[in-house]
Amino acid sequence: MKRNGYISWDEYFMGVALLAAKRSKDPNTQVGACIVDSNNIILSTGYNGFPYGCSDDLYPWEREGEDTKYNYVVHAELNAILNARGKNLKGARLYVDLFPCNECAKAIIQSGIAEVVYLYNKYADSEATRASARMLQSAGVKLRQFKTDTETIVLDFKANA
Ligand SMILES: O=c1[nH]c(=O)n([C@H]2C[C@H](O)[C@@H](COP(=O)(O)O)O2)cc1CO
Ligand SMILES: [Zn+2]
Repeated sequence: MKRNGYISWDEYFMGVALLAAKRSKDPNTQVGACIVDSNNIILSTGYNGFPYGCSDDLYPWEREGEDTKYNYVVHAELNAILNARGKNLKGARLYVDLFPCNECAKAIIQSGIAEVVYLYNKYADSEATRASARMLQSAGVKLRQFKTDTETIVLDFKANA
């Protein structure tokens, strides 16, 4: 008989998104994304970070001041789309922990992604989030908040040692 306690597809892919977010160097908000096809095969992942060649130690991670991270950072969702390297994303699902901004929504729509699953929406009141939701809805992209009874998934590197 099969074992109990295995994770769902949704938990698996949101888990991958959260794991990707752990690669982020952003001291304030770490975002991760995972794109999967209709067969539940992972097509790409991404997290928020500076473009290739733009050093995390030389570019600013500050939120305020003369020069901020906002000028340079590539969002997790866009990175995941670009990391797919031109693969066909039509009908794919995108898992992301933070609700996508309006710029990512444009890329999501244009790449043919059919559904966005997000975990939380901490900037729900912002103009960018409202514009994003509006465009996603107009384009017919399904939008769903991730729900689960599983609070944590533990990864134990020492489990088989
Ligand atoms: O959809 C998003 N995806 C994404 O990767 N980000 C990134 C950009 C920044 O590095 C960080 C947001 O920073 P902050 O919360 O400090 O404003 O998250 C931000 C958004 C915007 O909501
Ligand atoms: Zn974005």
